[in-house]
Amino acid sequence: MAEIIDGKALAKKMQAAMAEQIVELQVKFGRSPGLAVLMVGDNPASAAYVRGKETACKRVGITSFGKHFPADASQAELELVIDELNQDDRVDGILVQLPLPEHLDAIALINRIHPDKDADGLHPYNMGRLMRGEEGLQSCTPAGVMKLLEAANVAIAGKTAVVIGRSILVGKPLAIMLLQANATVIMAHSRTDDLAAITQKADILVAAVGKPEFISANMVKSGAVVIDVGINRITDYEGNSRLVGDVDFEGVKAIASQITPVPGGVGPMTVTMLLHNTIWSYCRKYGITYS
Ligand SMILES: Nc1nc2c(c(=O)[nH]1)N[C@@H](CN(C=O)c1ccc(C(=O)N[C@@H](CCC(=O)O)C(=O)O)cc1)CN2
Repeated sequence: MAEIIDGKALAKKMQAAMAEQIVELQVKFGRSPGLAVLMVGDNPASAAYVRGKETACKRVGITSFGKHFPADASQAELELVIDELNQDDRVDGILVQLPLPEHLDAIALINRIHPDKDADGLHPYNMGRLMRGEEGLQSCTPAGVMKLLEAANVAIAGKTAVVIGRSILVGKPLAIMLLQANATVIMAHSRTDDLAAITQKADILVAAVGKPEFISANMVKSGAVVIDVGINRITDYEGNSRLVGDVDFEGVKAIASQITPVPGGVGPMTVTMLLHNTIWSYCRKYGITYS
């Protein structure tokens, strides 16, 4: 039976340490780190994540400069706000909550954020640095996965890691991070032939597919470490709704060595790494290293 990798507990521990560090930074530099989250429209899941980010900021002492726009906000309006936030010395991190309404160009907005304030680590400059193995702001969910693997003492070097999903938010940056930790990385996706044959090779299996309980026990090697990045809300035949990951947790738990739950696994670490990135940018501004 697999050991549970508890993301909620790790997030709590890391955020407690951040709160203490921010008290010291505030005394030293006379201000707290600041994060601006731009949210467009009323997608209920996005609104909940944004609230979660603001609550976490408050908990650790980061000032929120959140901005909420109507669903019909224009590209030009958002670009103007990003330009202002880029110039605002109180703001160390900026992010655009995804997904955006169809009429908006998310990539253009991300590219507009100053790379030093790119709290999501999605700007091409920071992605390029990651690709080259240079330090910089890193995408929050993959960075959170790496922290979880480290905290769970998972050996990565020399192991076969299979990442299912190729988004810029998770799959691509995570594959690079695992490669830098000396894993042999295989990237699989919706067009991969015989996916089960690939996933069965994984010592470390990361599911970021966006399909509820898609990874079944017969797709997993015995003793594998399984990281579930999926967050899917499903409604059963009685009309009760619940959150599940991309992995059939009960089935896979029986054969994996370690596994992350949903909720309480990767999700809380996404928010924690966002706080980390904001403090990282703040410290960099004052010439100090934050790791
Ligand atoms: N600009 C971004 N947009 C999105 C990102 C992102 O990293 N940057 N990731 C996701 C959403 N997300 C953060 O924005 C996020 C998702 C899930 C969680 C989380 O803590 N989930 C909990 C369960 C929450 C619940 O009950 O609904 C868990 O897994 O335990 C945090 C953040 C897409 N958009």
